[in-house]
Amino acid sequence: MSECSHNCDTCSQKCDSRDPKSFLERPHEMSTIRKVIGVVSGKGGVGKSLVTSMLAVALKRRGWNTAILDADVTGPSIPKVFGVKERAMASSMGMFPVKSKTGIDLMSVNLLLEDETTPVVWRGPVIAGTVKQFWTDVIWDDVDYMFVDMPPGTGDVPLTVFQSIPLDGILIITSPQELVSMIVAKAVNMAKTMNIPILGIVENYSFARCPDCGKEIKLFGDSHIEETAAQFGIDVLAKLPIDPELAKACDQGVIELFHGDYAEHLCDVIEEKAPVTKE
Ligand SMILES: Nc1ncnc2c1ncn2[C@@H]1O[C@H](COP(=O)(O)OP(=O)(O)OP(=O)(O)O)[C@@H](O)[C@H]1O
Repeated sequence: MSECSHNCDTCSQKCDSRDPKSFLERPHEMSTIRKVIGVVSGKGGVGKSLVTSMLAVALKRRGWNTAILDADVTGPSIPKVFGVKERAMASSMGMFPVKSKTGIDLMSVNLLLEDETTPVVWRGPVIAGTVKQFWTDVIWDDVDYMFVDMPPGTGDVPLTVFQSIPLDGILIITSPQELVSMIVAKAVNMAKTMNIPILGIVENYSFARCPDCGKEIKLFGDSHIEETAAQFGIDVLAKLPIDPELAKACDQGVIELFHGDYAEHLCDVIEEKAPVTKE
């Protein structure tokens, strides 16, 4: 249209801006992926990979086939958390995820690099292209729940991931010391723009528990997560403590041996809001 006002509310023309082409990519023709949940955060280091890993482990224990697509290409921590060292294999048909000790399918850039300490110094479009390939070129066999460990923030790469992979819902991970309201607002608006349901918010590092008396200590002061969540009409699904055992399990690559129940309510919500039906 030559006279486009860029305001669809005041225009009745049917054009590309009103009916934008879908950027969604098709998964590999041999893949079966039933539900895809994105795990997002406003910034790095808030525990996004940890929550992603705990969810995959907890739902696997409930009998679901789970997988993790590590879309955090410049800060890939999934292989380390699972203690997986082998390289991903490929054939003329496509790439294959690496299985964790309990059978969780994993794909991450660190499973492709010769040396996991090699930094990924790639431009945004190359990073986004890699994530797309993890979706289109990897053969994900019989996955009930796939978790996408999203790149932090709401920049170019997360936007491409949001657009390319058909997410059934997202979980927003925050920490009490973040500028929570603004960060949640950005994530909520991004999800709304893409029409992706928000399953809820998880606050990590909410408190530490005194090892002697069991008292909860709020290291970062009082949390305002409930007010923020109410403001956007979304639920706070969990408040996770700083747990040295959890940190140790991640550092040692044995997250599958950790037996806390932190992810249980999150699993209930995922099973309810993104139910899997097998043929
Ligand atoms: N609740 C917790 N208790 C103890 N340690 C935690 C907790 N949450 C996260 N950690 C530790 O903090 C570090 C950062 O967590 P994680 O890698 O999950 O963050 P992230 O948001 O995915 O970061 P990035 O986006 O930079 O990859 C990890 O070493 C992890 O083991």
